[in-house]
Amino acid sequence: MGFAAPMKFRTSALDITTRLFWCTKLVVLICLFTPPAFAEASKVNLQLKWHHQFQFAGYYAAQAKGFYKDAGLDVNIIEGGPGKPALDAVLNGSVQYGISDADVLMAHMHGKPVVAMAAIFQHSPFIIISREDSNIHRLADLMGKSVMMKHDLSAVQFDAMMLKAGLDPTSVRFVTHTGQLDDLINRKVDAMAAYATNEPYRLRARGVEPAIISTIDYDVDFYGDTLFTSRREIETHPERADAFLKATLRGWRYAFDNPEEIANLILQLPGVKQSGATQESLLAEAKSMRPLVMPDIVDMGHMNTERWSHIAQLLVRLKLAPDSYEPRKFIYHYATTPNTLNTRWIAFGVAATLLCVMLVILWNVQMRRQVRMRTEALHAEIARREQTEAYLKISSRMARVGSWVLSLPEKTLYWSEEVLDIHECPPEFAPTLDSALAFYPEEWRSRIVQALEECLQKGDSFDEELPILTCKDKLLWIRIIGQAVYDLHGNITRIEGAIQDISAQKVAESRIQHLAFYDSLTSLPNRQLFIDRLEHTLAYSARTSKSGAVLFIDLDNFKTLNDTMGHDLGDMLLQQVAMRIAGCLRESDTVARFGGDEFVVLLHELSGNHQEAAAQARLVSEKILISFAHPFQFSGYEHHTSASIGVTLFDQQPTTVDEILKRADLAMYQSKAAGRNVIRFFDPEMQALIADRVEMEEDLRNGLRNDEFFLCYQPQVDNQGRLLGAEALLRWRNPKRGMIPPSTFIPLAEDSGLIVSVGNWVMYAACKQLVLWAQQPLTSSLTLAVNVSAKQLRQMDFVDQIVEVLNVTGANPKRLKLELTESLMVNNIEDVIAKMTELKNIGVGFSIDDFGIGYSSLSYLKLLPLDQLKIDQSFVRDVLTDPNDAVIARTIIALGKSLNLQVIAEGVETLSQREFLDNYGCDAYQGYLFSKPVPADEFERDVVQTFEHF
Ligand SMILES: Nc1nc2c(ncn2[C@@H]2O[C@@H]3COP(=O)(O)O[C@H]4[C@@H](O)[C@H](n5cnc6c(=O)[nH]c(N)nc65)O[C@@H]4COP(=O)(O)O[C@H]3[C@H]2O)c(=O)[nH]1
Repeated sequence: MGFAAPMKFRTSALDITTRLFWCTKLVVLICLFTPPAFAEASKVNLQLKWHHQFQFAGYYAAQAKGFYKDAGLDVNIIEGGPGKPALDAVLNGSVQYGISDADVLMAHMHGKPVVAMAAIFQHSPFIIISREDSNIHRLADLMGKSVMMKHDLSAVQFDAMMLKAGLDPTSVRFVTHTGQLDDLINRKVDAMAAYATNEPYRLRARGVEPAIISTIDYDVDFYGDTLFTSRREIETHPERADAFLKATLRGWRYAFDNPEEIANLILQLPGVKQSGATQESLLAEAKSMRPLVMPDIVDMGHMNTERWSHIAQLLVRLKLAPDSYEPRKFIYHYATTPNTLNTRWIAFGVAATLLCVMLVILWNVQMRRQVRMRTEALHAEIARREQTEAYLKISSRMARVGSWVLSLPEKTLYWSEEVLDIHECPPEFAPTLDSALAFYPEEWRSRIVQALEECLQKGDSFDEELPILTCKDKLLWIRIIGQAVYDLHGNITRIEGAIQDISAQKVAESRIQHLAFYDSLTSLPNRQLFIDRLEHTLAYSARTSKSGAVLFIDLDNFKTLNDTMGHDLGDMLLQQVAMRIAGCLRESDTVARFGGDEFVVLLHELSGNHQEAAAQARLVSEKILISFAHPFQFSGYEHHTSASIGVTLFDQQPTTVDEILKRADLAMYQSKAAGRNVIRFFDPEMQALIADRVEMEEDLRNGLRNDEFFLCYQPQVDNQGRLLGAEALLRWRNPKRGMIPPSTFIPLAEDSGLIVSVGNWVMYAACKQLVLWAQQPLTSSLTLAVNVSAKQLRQMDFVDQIVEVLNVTGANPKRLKLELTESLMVNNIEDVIAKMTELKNIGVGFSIDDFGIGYSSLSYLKLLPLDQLKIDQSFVRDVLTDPNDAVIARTIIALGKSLNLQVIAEGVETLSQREFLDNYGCDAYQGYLFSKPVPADEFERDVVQTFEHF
C-alpha cells in the first residue's frame, strides 16, 4: 500500500515522457518529409490497360506537362490491348508500372508480388449493355440470353451481381467477347460486357439507344483502373515509386482540370484518330469518367483498405482467390514525404501546434503534479511536526526537563507544564520572579539571583546546578540554564532557558563518588581518598607547626582465619575491625582500608614537638590494640585476633605521600617481626635493613644465574645405625656476602617468588646426585630427601616439572623423597593429595617435615599418600628436659605407627636424645650426632664410608 503513490507518479511520469517522445518524433518525421532529388532522369515503362483514350488521360498529362520530368523520371507510356496484359508485363519486369483492374488484387492473393499504388477509378466502369429495344433492363432479363463476356474480372463482377440478385450466373449463355460493338447492334448477341465510359456513347453515335445494367445497382462495387507496380520496384527504387505516383496523380488532376487540352493531346497519339475518336468523343468519355473517378470528391488515386478487404473477401467467397489477402503488402505506402512547400509548411505548422499543445498539456500535468506533491509534502510536514512535538513532550516528561521565559521589562515569568511538574506545583500556579526564587534554599538563592543579574546586565548565559524545595517540600536538585534574547536594537527583551530535574543524576554521582573513594565492604575511605587527605594534611603541616602520623595496621593471622573459616567470616571480622579502629579516633582523623586486612590511620594536628607527637600517636595505637583485646563476635562464634601496628610521624619537613606510606609499612613489618600485637615506630636503621633485603633479592636472582648455589647432604640413619640416605640442603655462597644461611635467603626467595626457580634448580641438582650415586655400589641404594616449598607445590605443572627432571636426569623416582611442610595441608588439600598421588604412583616418596608445629588435621593425614613423619628438631632439642616436648615426640612416634608411617627425628645431637627416641620406637634419625650437612664429595668420602649399609 505504501508504494501506491510513487507507482502512480512513476506511471504518470512515464506517460508524459512517452507522449513527449512521440510528439517530438512526429514533429521530426513531418519536418523530414522532403522531396526526393534525382541527379539524372530515371527511365521507367508504364503499360496501359487498353488503347489510348481519355481513360489514361492523367499519364499523358503528367508526361506532356513535364511532371514526370520534374520528378526526375523519363516515362515511356506503352499502349495496352487484348493479349497484352499489363499484369504480365510488370511481373516479368519488362515494365515497372501498369494499369489494371482488381485483377491486380487477385494476382496478389495468388502470391504474385504486385502492389496497388492508386485506384484512379473509385468505381468500376463495368456494365452490361444491351439494346434498349431488347427489353433487358435487369439481370433477371438476361436469363437464357446470350451475353458476350470475357472470362476475366468482368465475369467476376457479373457473377457477383448475379449472386447478389439471387440468380444463377450459369443461367445465361456466355459468348466469347469479340470486342465488336456491331455484334450487339446486329443482334448477334443479346447483351455484352462493356465500359460505361465508352460503349454507351459509341452505341448512341450509331443511332442505337443503349440499355445499361450497372454493378452499382447490385451493390457490387469494385475499383476500376488501378495503377500498380511490382514489389521489387518498391524495394529497389522506393523514391522512384514515390515520385512516379506523385507525378501521375498530379497529371490526373491536371487532366480533369483541362480535359480539352488533354483530349487534343490524346488525339495526337498514334492510332487514336484512326480508331474514330474525336475530341468530342474523348470529352464525352472524360465526362462519363467523372462520377467514376470522382476527382472533385476524393483525393486522386484514393484507396480504402476496408474496401480492398471487402473485394478480397468477395473473391474468396466466389472461390476466385485463396484466402491470403495482406493489405499491408498489397496497398502502397509512401516511402518518403510529400515535397511541396505547402505540405512542408503545413507539416511544420501542425508539428509546432502539436508541440505547443503537448507542452501545454505537459506543463499542466506537471503543475498539477507539483501542486499535488507540494500539498502532500505539506501534509507530511505538518504530521511530522505534530509527531515531533508529541515526541518532544514525551521526552521532556521522561527527561524531566521544561522551559521558562522571563519577559522584560515587566519581568513576567512563564513556566512550561514540565517546569510546573518539577516544582510539584498545581497547574493553576502562576509563578512570579519572587515566588520562583523562593523555591531555592536561602543559602543557594544568591547564586541564581547573581546569575540572573549578570545575564540582564552583561548578557551572560548561565548554567547552574542548585537544590530547590518543591511545593510539597521535597528536596530536589535542578539544573537551570538561561540566556538573553535581544531585539533588533540590541536590547534584551527576555531571558529564556530550561530547567531539568537532575536529582537522580546527583544520587548516581554521589554513589559513583562513594564507589570511587570508599571501600565497599567497610564504607571506610579507600587508598585514593586517604592519599588525597594525606596530601592535604602534609600541606597543612608544612604551613603550620603541627605534625601528624600515619598508622599501618595489619591483622595477625587474618589469612589463616580467612582461609580456614571462609571469606564471609573474614569479611565480618574486617567490618568489626573497621568500627573498632574508628571508635578509637577523633572525628577529624581518618581511617582507611587499603585492601585485605590492611587498615591505615591518619592522625593530624598532633603536637609540633616530635616526642609529644610520638606519644600521642602511641596512645592512639595502644588504644587500638586494646580495642582488639575483646574477642570479635560472629553469629555463635568468637574470634580472638591481634594487630601489628607500624607508625611514622611527619612534620613540616618536606616529604612525600609515598615516602610516608613506605615508612609506615616498614614499621608495620618490623612490628610483625617483633612477635605481633606490638607497636613499632619507623626508624632509619630498619629502613637500611629493608633496603638490604631488596638488594639481597637481586643478588639471589643473580646467584641463580651465576651458579652460586650448591647442595650439602646430611645423612639419615635407621635405628640400627645404618645409612638410609640423606637430606639435600641448599647452600648459597655469594662473592660479596660470603656464605648466606638458608634461614636468611629461603624466606626471601619465598616472598619474592624466586623459590620456584630455586626449587627447580635444587631438584635437578639432587636428581643428578642420585644418578651419580646409583653408579656406585656403596651409594646406589641411598635415598635423597629434597625440601619442597608450598609455592612450588602449588604450581599447576608441579607434577610435570618433577617428572621432567626425573626423565631428563634419569634418576630413579624410588630414591627420591619430597619433604613437605605441614602448612601445605591447610589450603586446597584435594589438589595436594592429587599431585602427591600422581607422583607416588611413579615411586616418589613423601615425608612431612617439621611435624608437630603446624595445624595438620589428622583426618587429612590419613588421606595423604605419605611414607614418613619427621619430628621437628624443636621437640627433639628439649626432649630430655621438657616433658611437653617428650610427650609430643612420643605421640608423633605413636601416630606414625598407627598410620603405618616411618618416623624420623631431625636435629638429633646427642646419644641420649637418640636413645630416648629409640625407646619409643623412632625409626630413623638425622642430626649433628651423625653428621652436619656436607658437600657431596665429603659426604661420599667421610659419611658413606663411616656407616654400615643395607
Ligand atoms: N641445631 C641443629 N641443626 C641441625 C641439626 N641437624 C640438622 N640441622 C639443621 O636443620 C635444618 C634441617 O632442615 P629443614 O628442617 O628442612 O630446614 C631447612 C629448610 O626448611 C630450608 N632449606 C634448606 N635447603 C632447602 C631447599 O633446598 N629447599 C627449601 N625449600 N628449603 C630448604 O632451610 C632450613 C634450614 O636449613 P639449614 O640451615 O641447612 O638447616 C638444616 C640443618 O642444617 C642438629 O643436630 N642441630
